[in-house]
Amino acid sequence: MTILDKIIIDKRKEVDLRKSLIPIQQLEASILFESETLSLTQKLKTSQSGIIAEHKRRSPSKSVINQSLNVQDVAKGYEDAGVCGMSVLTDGKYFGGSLDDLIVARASCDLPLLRKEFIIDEYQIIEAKAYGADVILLIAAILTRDEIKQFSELAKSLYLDVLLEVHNEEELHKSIMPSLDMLGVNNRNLKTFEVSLETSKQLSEQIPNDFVKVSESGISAVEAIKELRPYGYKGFLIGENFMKTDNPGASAIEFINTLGT
Ligand SMILES: O=P(O)(O)OC[C@@H](O)[C@@H](O)c1c[nH]c2ccccc12
Repeated sequence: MTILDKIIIDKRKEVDLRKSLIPIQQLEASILFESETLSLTQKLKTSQSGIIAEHKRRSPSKSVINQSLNVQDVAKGYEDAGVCGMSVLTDGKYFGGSLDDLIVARASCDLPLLRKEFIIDEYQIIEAKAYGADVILLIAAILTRDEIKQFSELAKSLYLDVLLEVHNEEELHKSIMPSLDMLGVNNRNLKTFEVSLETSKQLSEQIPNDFVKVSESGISAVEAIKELRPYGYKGFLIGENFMKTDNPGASAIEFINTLGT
């Protein structure tokens, strides 16, 4: 069994429990559920840097990254650095995150926020909206084409942007549909944790131009971004490189300055 299989087994139990504790109607009645969302897709189209900065305390591949920061400081720091959006891990068991992190991020900055989660149920999309997200992640490796369609259409009906993540050609081809906004290529194989920027390069030309292309994971130097831009990438999702420092915001500023325009 891969780590991804384990995560999904645990996630199913967690979602069933959450559903029994907080009914959908209650989520839909929350103030944030009615708020306007911000479009990360639009921002990436016109942005200079394209950086999406992530809040990630730990991960199955790296164990602890940073457990001593508070989300408010990280969110404000990223916003001051001028990133395009913030990704907030909400999985607790494997990444040390929570929906509270999302709500704190929402209260602390005006960046488009991505709920970084293993979404396997419509309930989690309603939750994302109710806790202040603007964007959801859908992972092709764990969903069927029908689920991707159903989930992305629900997200669009709630004015959420959709980032669909793929790792290989097969996942890409099964996923292409008009209800997606951004296509993310994960440079990290979620089953083996191997990281290679070549994955983004190889898949780029098969991604239709109607989607904003995002390269995810393993980006630790501005050179990587300079290498990936000619392949059409407009968004770059960076977690560990910022989170492993004492001041992720300052680290993001330095990164963006080094990148230039
Ligand atoms: O910390 P990194 O290597 O910069 O990676 C960030 C982000 O891409 C990674 O956290 C991620 C990409 N897709 C995911 C799916 C689930 C959990 C986490 C992820």
